[in-house]
Amino acid sequence: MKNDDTSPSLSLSLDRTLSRRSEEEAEMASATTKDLSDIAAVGGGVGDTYGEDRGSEDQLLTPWTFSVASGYSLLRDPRHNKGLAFTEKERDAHYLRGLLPPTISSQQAQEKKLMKNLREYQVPLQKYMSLMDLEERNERLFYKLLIDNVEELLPIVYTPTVGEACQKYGSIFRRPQGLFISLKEKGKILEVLKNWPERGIQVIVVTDGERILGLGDLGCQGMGIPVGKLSLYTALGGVRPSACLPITIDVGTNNEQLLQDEFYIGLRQKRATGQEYADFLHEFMSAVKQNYGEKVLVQFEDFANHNAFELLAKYRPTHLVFNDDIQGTAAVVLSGVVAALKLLGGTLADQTFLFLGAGEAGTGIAELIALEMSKQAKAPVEETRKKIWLVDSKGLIVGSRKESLQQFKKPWAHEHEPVKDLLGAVKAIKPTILIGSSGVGKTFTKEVIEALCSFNKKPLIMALSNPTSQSECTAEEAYTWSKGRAIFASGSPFDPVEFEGKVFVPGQSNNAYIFPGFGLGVVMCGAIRVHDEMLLAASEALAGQVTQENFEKGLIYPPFSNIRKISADIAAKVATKAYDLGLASHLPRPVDLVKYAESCMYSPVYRMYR
Ligand SMILES: O=C([O-])CC(=O)C(=O)O
Ligand SMILES: [Mg+2]
Repeated sequence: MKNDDTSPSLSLSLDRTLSRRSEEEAEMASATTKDLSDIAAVGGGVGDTYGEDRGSEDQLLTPWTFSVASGYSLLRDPRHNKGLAFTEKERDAHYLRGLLPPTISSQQAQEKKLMKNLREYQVPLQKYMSLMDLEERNERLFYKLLIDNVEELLPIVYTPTVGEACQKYGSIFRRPQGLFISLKEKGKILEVLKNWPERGIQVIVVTDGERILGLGDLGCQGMGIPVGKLSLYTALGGVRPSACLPITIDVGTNNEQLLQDEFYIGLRQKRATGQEYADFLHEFMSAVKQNYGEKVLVQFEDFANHNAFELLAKYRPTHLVFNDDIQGTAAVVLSGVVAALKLLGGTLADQTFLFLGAGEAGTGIAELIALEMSKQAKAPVEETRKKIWLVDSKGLIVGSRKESLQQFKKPWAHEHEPVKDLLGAVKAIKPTILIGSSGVGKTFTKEVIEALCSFNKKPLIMALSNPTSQSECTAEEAYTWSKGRAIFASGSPFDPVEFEGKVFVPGQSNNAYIFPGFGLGVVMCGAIRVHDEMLLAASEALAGQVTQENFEKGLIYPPFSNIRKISADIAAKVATKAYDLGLASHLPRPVDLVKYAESCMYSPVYRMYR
């Protein structure tokens, strides 16, 4: 997440009648609905793989054929390969004799061997590459490892190592993953989608690489992010790997270093912007709907702020879309704050919030907290917003700056004298909760944390920027400088810290807690639109999973080791909301949605072949 002073407004609203954007949004929605009427109701040709509909007569066809894999090609097919775990009978029936050494191994033994090998690598990027190779060889084994060793492997396939992988993606590139849609494919995006070998796509994660984590513009090399996010969709949320499609839209990059890099894999040109960008994205969104219909979830990931807000506002009336950085992050942070009240004491409305960073994540989280506060305290949202203060690159957002502020920052411009920096703002506002969403590392200094502790017995500090290098402070700094008093959570993972003989376990406030379960919930009930109440349901479900034992250890999030159970619960609550709102198309409504979610979840266990 990153602060960007140039982003337009979009807030998350629980209740549109409460939302500051309701009028603006209604205007925008009606304007865009007209513009989008061509894709609001697509006709023939949707999901028409074999070109059988009248509507696809004029379209170019990819002539897919299907066959049963056996022998050498079975061993080279990652979805079906079991390596040494093929049984004698399977080796006979599938022409594998001689293609494998005589030993027969179990999946457990394979897992044990691979984990041992993996632990021998000292460099996280080597572990990452080794895991990507495994996925290319044997998909089930890859997911078995990930599911059984989630806490150990999450920092490898996901934040922070995935950030480094993106920075070096050109150099470590072996086989392409997902779909690359560049400006060269302009006018042909529907055909490109048809080249993807899987039919039943349920979730697309798409980036244009402009704001990869807090690392900035990585262009086409941002592909590591959709790939990593979708690995989590499967491992943590149980969405089938075959139903997941990572996509990178390449409209160029403004990263000079990459443009000069001999191993760069993307278009060597400056980013397309304005109308050209909007038209290209519109072609993409139209092609997605034409090819996959109404019920494919499109997750926008790591777009720059201005595009992120605009794309979400533009396509939420016509598509099943979700922005992880705005909505996923807001849901996970709200959940952590609600859980932390047990440790802090008091209600949400008793807290005072100070944010460093007023971009996608900052304003998204702030709005969701204000709405939840307004719901709980039965106070108007205009009042509850006054408990929340934001600092941007120019200092505290205050009334006297209002004229020069972008629209989306205006609701946070409360009356106060100007304050030019974070330390000054901490001293002036006296927050109980300090949240970093600036994308700039090392900004929660010793002075800032000591000032925070001078008027709080137990402050809550959330350093959300990713990866680790961009974190506002480390866990060790938070505990040491607060003399063990802070409750700390961060976007990137930190190891437990020992301070004065006591061990402190930091929480990971990362949208990875929310999007896998949220996505499962959406696809399993056949939702056709995302409503903010579904996000609230996900947030509440997560907060409800923090146990007394977790609280006793100072944790405000449950451990990731329970994530599949947590995801099933989130999925059930999200689906419940979708059914209640009349947005779910999977009928009849299952009686027990948790059991239903569990039965829908991907299992990496090897299947027997006849
Ligand atoms: O990917 C992550 O770890 C969280 C996230 O969405 C971001 O920082 O953009
Ligand atoms: Mg992101």
